[in-house]
Amino acid sequence: MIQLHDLQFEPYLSEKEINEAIDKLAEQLNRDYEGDTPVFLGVLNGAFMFASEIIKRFKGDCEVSFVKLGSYEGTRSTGDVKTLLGLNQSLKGRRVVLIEDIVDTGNTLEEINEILKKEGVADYKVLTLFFKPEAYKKSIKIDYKGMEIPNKFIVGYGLDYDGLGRNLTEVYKRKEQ
Ligand SMILES: O=P(O)(O)OC[C@H]1O[C@H](OP(=O)(O)OP(=O)(O)O)[C@H](O)[C@@H]1O
Ligand SMILES: Nc1nc2[nH]cnc2c(=O)[nH]1
Repeated sequence: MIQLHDLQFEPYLSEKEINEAIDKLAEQLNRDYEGDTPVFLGVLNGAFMFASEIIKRFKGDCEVSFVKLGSYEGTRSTGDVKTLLGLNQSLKGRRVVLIEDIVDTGNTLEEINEILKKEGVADYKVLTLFFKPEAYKKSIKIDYKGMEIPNKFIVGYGLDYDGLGRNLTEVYKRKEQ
């Protein structure tokens, strides 16, 4: 059990389980992007750890870029996704792989979708380490999913609770009251 601010969290996914999921995703990406030079576009802050691990496993040429969006306060989505740092390179004609740590309601994804539509990308795919099917309310296709998880608030592996927990190498879920 760990405590972050006022909440307690219990162990949920081990580093081994997470790494196995990332290895599988990397195999698919290496197969699907063989001979291409994709742009990996990470969504800060949460995706920094997953982005690093997946990009290390990519065998071909690639470029790496980041945007920063945020909508969570405490353990809930405000529904208002703010773009805190936008794109700093043109993605026109490029194959883009969006890297998310988690897709929950899909609000963030929808916002990024709008940004990318204006860019004239050749194609783009969505890659996420964690996906909450019960919470997802949008129709945008999630192309690569590491793990489907229940609709519980998790921390670790890049994900935070009010700023804490991003450095944890395992994932914890909020303890039921
Ligand atoms: O599908 P959604 O309900 O939009 O949730 C997913 C988003 O929530 C988290 O970001 P957050 O807004 O917490 O910002 P952070 O990455 O800086 O922690 C996470 O990194 C995703 O980007
Ligand atoms: N830390 C954290 N951030 C999120 N953003 C969307 N869902 C989650 C979650 O379960 N945990």
